[in-house]
Amino acid sequence: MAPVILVLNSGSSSIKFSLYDGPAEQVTGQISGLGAKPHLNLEALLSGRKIDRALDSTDGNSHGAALGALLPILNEELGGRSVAAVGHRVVHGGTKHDLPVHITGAVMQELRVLEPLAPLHQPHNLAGIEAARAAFPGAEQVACFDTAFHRKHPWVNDTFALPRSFYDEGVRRYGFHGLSYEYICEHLKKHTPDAYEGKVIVAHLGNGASMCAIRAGQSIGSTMGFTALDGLPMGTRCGQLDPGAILYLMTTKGMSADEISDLLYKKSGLKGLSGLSQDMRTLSQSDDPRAAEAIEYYVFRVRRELGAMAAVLSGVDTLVFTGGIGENSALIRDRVCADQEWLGIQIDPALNNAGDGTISTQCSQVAVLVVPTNEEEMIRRHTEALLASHQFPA
Ligand SMILES: Nc1ncnc2c1ncn2[C@@H]1O[C@H](COP(=O)(O)OP(=O)(O)O)[C@@H](O)[C@H]1O
Ligand SMILES: CC(=O)OP(=O)(O)O
Ligand SMILES: [Mg+2]
Repeated sequence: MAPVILVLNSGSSSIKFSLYDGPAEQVTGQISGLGAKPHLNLEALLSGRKIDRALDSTDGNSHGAALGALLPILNEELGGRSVAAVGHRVVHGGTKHDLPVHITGAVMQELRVLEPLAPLHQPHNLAGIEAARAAFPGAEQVACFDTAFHRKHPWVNDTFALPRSFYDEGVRRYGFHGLSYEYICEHLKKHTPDAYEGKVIVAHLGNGASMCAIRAGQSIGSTMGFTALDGLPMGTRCGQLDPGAILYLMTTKGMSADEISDLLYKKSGLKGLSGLSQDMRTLSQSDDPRAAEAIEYYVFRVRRELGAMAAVLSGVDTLVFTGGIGENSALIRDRVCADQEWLGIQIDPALNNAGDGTISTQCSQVAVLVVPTNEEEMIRRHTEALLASHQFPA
């Protein structure tokens, strides 16, 4: 019998979940707006049950409380079947983890040490593991890392120009969104194997955002670094910043580490620049000039990194847009791809508006694609493979 696998993807403000019977997805959904306007969406494909409702402030005020409300609902959908394993997205795996692992007490301790390197994600990822362990005590718990996909990228993209001892102690450019990149690579391998073998740039533009230069499924370069703050501007995160600005905040403005962390992770990016919202939908619909400027900066940075990733690969054959913004915003795709004929990129406005599959013109040298990512499915595949390999203590 195929194993029943639950996947939890605890993000900065959301928990995405899927329950699988073998490869078949049975229940899927997400709790969004945690800490602000918590909302539960759930669709059970077999029973036909659908939930689309606001969560009260008790259930929606933390990731742990929201999971507490969700897990009994999932238990009802299980109808007495037991969960063989729970697969978790864990954003930071540090220097050690280049593959998914069975979560032991020792692994939990290692992952806790990494919490300061991913404050918007890692504590919630670990809270999800603890909640799942309590709800499904008989299930194996598996961690799948966002950093793992990048662990073999070249040393030049792995290091900062600091004294080497810092690299040795783990101050490195890890890169994130690896489960999303891996899913896109598997998609290309299956549907367009030539594209998979070629020079691929993936733009994962969601609430968090990064870009990755990939060759035959191997990460060559990425815009995120030691933490998920680096690279592109995001919903509330600043993206690339001169480290001198942080010294200024500390020395001249006397800001504490906590205050700086709060500023860079929660008050910057689209939200900070616009003073309005972190949500690209809201900004796209606004006629406030600050919204237009925030979008202009966002597009400028994506274009700049597109050039950088192309230089890393010495060219580009395929450009893939994914993530909430990459999949849904024809406006951002259009502005990123405008006047990029020098790179061989030309998109078709009608195909771009449809936003499904290929959006480049027939004469574009670069194939430009929109591919919806599926981190949950990638975690399911890893968890099932680990279960099948019996790499669990008896
Ligand atoms: N139609 C759309 N137009 C522009 N942006 C969109 C649209 N739909 C979703 N988004 C953006 O996608 C973001 C969420 O992306 P997602 O990849 O789900 O984020 P994450 O997984 O990082 O929480 C939202 O913040 C929103 O700005
Ligand atoms: C690593 C990261 O930024 O993840 P997310 O986009 O889910 O916030
Ligand atoms: Mg995400």
